[in-house]
This record gives sequence, C-alpha cells and structure tokens, in this order.
Amino acid sequence: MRTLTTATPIVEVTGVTKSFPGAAGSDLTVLDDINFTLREGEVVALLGKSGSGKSTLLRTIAGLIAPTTGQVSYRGTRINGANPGVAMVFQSFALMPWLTVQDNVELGLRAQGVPPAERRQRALEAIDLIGLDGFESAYPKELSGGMRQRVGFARALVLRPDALLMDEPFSALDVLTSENLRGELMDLWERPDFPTKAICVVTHNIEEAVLLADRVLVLSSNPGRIKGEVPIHLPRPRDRRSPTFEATVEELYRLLTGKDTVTEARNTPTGPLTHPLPTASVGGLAGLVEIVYAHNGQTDLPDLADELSFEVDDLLPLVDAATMLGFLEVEGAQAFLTDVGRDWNTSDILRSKEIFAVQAKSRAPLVRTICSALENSDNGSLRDDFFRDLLRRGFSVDDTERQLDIAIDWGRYGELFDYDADTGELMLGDVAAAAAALLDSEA
Ligand SMILES: Nc1ncnc2c1ncn2[C@@H]1O[C@H](COP(=O)(O)OP(=O)(O)OP(=O)(O)O)[C@@H](O)[C@H]1O
Repeated sequence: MRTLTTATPIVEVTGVTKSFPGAAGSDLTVLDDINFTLREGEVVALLGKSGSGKSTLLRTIAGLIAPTTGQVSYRGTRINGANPGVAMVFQSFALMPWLTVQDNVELGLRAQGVPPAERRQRALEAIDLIGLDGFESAYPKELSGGMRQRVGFARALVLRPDALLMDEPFSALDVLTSENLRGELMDLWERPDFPTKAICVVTHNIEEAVLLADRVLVLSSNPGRIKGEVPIHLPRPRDRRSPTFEATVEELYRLLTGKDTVTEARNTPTGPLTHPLPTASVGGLAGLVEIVYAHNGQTDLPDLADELSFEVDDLLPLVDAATMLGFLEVEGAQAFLTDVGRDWNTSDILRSKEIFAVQAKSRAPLVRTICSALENSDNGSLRDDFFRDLLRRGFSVDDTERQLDIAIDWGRYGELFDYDADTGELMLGDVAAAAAALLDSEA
C-alpha cells in the first residue's frame, strides 16, 4: 500500500458545486460543496447511489464540465478546461467504431501532437501492457465487451496520465470479465514502473470499492455531498472472505443506507423535490418485504444482496422505499420488518391495499402532494402536466418522468387515485370509481 495522507496532492477539489438548468427554468443542484484531495500513491473510490452526482464529479475533475462554484486544481494550478494530468476510462468504452484498436489507442497522442513513429510505438506498448497483443488491426465490433474495455484502458494509459479517472469501468462487463480486468489493473498499479500516480474510480458497487480503493468517499444524493470517508488498510490482492473486508463492506453499507446527517441537520422540510420517491415498484417492494418476513423479520442487507446476486444499486432503492413507507427500519446494515410491514405482507389483498394507501399518503411526499392537489381540485382530477411542471423545478426530464411513474404505480395500487394514460388525467380513487360506475350504467 502506498497511501500517505502527507503525500503530494495531484488533484484538489475545493468547494465545488454543480447545478444544471432544470427543464422549468430553475436550477438542479447535483453537487454541493465537494472538497477532497487525490494524492500520489492512492486509489480513491467515489461511491454513491445512482444519481448522486458521481459521474458529474469525475467529469468536473477531468475538466470536461466546469463547476458552478468552487475550483479544481491540478498540481497546484487551477484548471480552466481539460485537466492536463488525467485520462478517463468510461463505462461505455467510448471507442470510435470506424477506427482500429491501434488507431483508437493512438487518438489521444495524435491530439497531443505526438509524432507518428512515437505514437505508434507507445500505442503498441500500451496494447501489449493491457493484453491486446495481436488485436492491433481489429475493429471494436470484432471484440468482446471485456476486450473493448481493454482498448479503453490502453487508450487512457498510453497517455501516461498522472491520475487515471475511471467512471464505472467494469459495470458493463459480466462478473468474471470484470473480476479479471480489475485484478489485472491492480497488478499494473502495484508495479513500480507504472507511470500513473493515483486512481480515482466511480462506482455504485460497494465490494468493488473495497476491492480497489485505499479510501472510499461516500456521496449522498439530492444533492451529492460527501457524507463519509472510509480508509481501507488491506493488502492486495484482497480477499473478499477476510473479516476486515466483510466489516468494511458492512460499514460502507451502513453509510450508504444511513440518513444524510447534513440534510437532517438542515432540517429540510419533506416535499416531493427534497425527498424523491426511490425507484421501486409495488411488486419489487412486496418481494423485498416478503423476503425479510421469510428471514424472521430481520436481515443483514449485504448478505441479502449477495444471496439474491444483486448489486447494491439494485437493492438500495427497494430498501429506501420500504423505509420511506414504514415497512422496514434500517439500523446499520440490518433491516427489520416493522409491525405495519408485517401486516402489509400477511393481510388479504383488500386490507393490504388499505395499509399501503395509508402509508403512501402519509409518508411518500409526491403521493401526498398528488392526493391533496386532487382533493383541492374542482372535480377531483388534474392533468399529469400539472405535476410534471412542478417536478421539473427540481428534476431533470428523465427523473421527472420516473418520479411520476413511481407515484402513479403506488397511488394506483393503494387506489388513492387512478390514471388514464391516453388523456394524461389523474383522478381521485372515488372519482374514478364513480366515473366507472357511470360508464357501466350507460353501457
Ligand atoms: N448535463 C446534464 N444536464 C442536466 N442534468 C444532468 C446533466 N448531467 C447529469 N445530470 C443530472 O445530475 C444528476 C446526477 O447525475 P450523475 O450521472 O452525475 O449521477 P451518478 O451518481 O453518476 O449516477 P449513475 O450511477 O446513475 O450514473 C442526475 O439527476 C442527472 O439527471
């Protein structure tokens, strides 16, 4: 391990916030007051749930996007544009399909004005280093996902970057390929002649963070803030079954699932914009609650994720939703079924729907907002655009649609309101029932 807290800083991120213009003209704050230093000799993982701003932070460090406030420095000099000391590896590989492996790897050197002979030589070395020898003249479409990502690595490493930035580099690969490539990357990192002096990797996978990093920064969501930092003092290669490894996974799980103390301290009132609905369908929620019930009402979340072959990103929205609705309580990495959750799981369908309706209306901000807006409307119905416009004040277009879809799924199941996708009309449950009765009587 080469980490030293006194080691020379390579990248310094100071007071960075980043807002994007929201669709309705207001700003969407994605990063808030981010401060951290990437030092020589360390691998830092940025861990957070989907949408916590990890990619935005990495792109800000790379200088691909400018912070709204705050600054990023490279070796003591504030960057204003592309960071000259870094190279990126992308989740999607981002290869040029019309270029061969050799030409893809040479691309960055060409942009730097490196003469052709040197370019060719350095690219061949990088291709060799990353295990792609013999594939120089292949095109990306001829390669498997794992080999394409090897090209992605070669293209970054050929630049001999001071710091390597990786945005979920293994998440598009199958389990074995990603395990293999992660191991090879760490072997390279341990080599004394490896020119790169620091790595910053974005991931939503806790185990991956513990496999790779000397330090994990955990990001909260909405907006992204650093809510915790966990140092990892484990020799490489790391053994997933070692007690320290497992304890670190538990600790990170706790941090990720725990409440955001900053948000709590600021005492933010709960509303649809500050407390979005987790991406969980009623069916998914019912499945999770059923499983916890089958575990005698208590389960260890990392173990459960393992048991179900889920990644943290798959499980956490369900856990968050079950917690929001009061069906589960989470303490550390343990989830406990509440009495309400037990009732919901064991009651007949009508009673289950009633329980769900009470919980969703009282605890899910967007569902509550929709219900009270419908109750206050003239005829108990409103167009979905009304809520869309409200949501766009705080969410991107895609997130707005996702929030509406979840609220409609929850509201419909609880028979709080109904939704006509053809007309875009949302209507109170009893209004919908009366309209249906009228239609029946006219038929
Ligand atoms: N260019 C942009 N314009 C508007 N909104 C954006 C833009 N880029 C990102 N966002 C929004 O910022 C938020 C954070 O996105 P980001 O991709 O950084 O998160 P993430 O933690 O990397 O998520 P994931 O793990 O899903 O990739 C999201 O709500 C996203 O919609």
